[in-house]
Amino acid sequence: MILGYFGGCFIALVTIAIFHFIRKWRNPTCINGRLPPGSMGLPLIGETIQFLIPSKSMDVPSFISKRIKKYGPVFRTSLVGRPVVVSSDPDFNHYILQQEGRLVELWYMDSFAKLCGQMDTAADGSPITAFGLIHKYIRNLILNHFGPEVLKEKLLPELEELWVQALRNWKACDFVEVKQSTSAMMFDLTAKALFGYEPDKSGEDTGKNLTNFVDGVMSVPLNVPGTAFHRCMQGQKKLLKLVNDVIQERRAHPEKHRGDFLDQILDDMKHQTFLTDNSVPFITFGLLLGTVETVSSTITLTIKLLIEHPFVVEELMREHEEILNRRENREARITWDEYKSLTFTMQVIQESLRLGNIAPGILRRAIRDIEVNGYTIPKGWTIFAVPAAIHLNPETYEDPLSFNPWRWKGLEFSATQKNFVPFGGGARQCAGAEFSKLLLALCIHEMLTKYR
Ligand code: HEM
Repeated sequence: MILGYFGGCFIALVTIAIFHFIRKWRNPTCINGRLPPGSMGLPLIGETIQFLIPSKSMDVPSFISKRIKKYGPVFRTSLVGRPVVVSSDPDFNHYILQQEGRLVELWYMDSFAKLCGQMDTAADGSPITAFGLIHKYIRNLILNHFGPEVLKEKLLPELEELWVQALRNWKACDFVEVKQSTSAMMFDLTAKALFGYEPDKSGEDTGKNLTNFVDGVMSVPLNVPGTAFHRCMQGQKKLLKLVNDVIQERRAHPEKHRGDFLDQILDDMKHQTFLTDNSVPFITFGLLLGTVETVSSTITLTIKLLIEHPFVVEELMREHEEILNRRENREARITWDEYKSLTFTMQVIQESLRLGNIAPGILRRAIRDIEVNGYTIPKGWTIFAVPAAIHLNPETYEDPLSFNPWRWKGLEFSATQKNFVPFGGGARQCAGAEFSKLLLALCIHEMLTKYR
């Protein structure tokens, strides 16, 4: 009888606690103001499932567009167990990207950060995160090896040669193949530029390992053979081993100093404590990831758009033909001045970047309470700035889903800064932006001048 009484009380208490938890979850409070409107979804998983439903269209994902319609450009939600404010407000996003270290810090979801080694520790035991020293170091390293000066003085002919070879081996017949071939090409190209990787030496498709990794990152984290997550982990393991092997080989033969990206890291390991045997393969891997998937997706989309818009190809052909006509030797390699004169090609690239929205979101964590449109984003919340909502806003871009490179005619980058953010902005603006644009322009140049 007494047991039954206590059992009943216990069940009642648990039920009250659960209801209390659900009520608190659905109605989070903000001490210093009002939270942006929105819904926190189900307890713990929030609105993650709706968010992850893939979209086959180039339009703003329906998860975002439906909520913008309902709540306005800034709304709250909960994703992978974190409270998040999603913003499609260009002014607010621009402001946030300028506030690195003051109001916000870089933060990618914990699971992704772990997969990329962001949570590693330095030799002295301090955490290596992308927030501190390592950020400045990698940024400078990339600019030293892939920045505008190096592109102009050294990389232009090398990259063109890589495209010549890559396109020769290209047997694409549909867009899945185009994507796979461009990923493989980009992998070989970037891995060669970063650490002198020679594709012939390895019997396996290393680019595929990277694709497996990317495909599995957002999957259910179930490490069981046959699942996307398992393939993702296997891909990551193989790539880390590949980089590790190159590091060991370089250490065994210091006389073969090439002066490339990896050689510089190996030199810097002597005095930078955050560069360890553990962190260096992750850094190299992270760069491969950031480079290969972004550029190959943009190239695939560009080719698709060009096939669908033959009149754009005609205009491009005129521009590239003019360059060949001005040369004494039509077969000569493209020069820096010729590249810089490709105005219509650049418009095509800008338009592809606008429609491609390769970065689905730019993530930051509020390190202070932040005011926006009369609401408050509490300290600790994640901010998810959505480039697609900015790039496809009909108030900024007329007929936003149409591929119209002419819309960029005569527009200075500074005039469109807030409304064109494929490479992010502020202190963390993509360090590979110039490199990517050059790669795209060279791909277009090679295809238009050597192929039909
Ligand atoms: C079409 C190609 C690319 C796109 C669309 C792209 C996009 C982006 C975006 C949106 C960011 C900002 C992320 C943030 O603020 O959280 C970023 C950062 C970065 N990207 Fe790219 N990227 C591309 C290619 C590349 C390439 C080829 C490289 C390397 C050569 C590269 C290296 C970096 C680095 C190092 C950062 C971090 C910069 C920092 O934190 O200071 N990216 N990229």
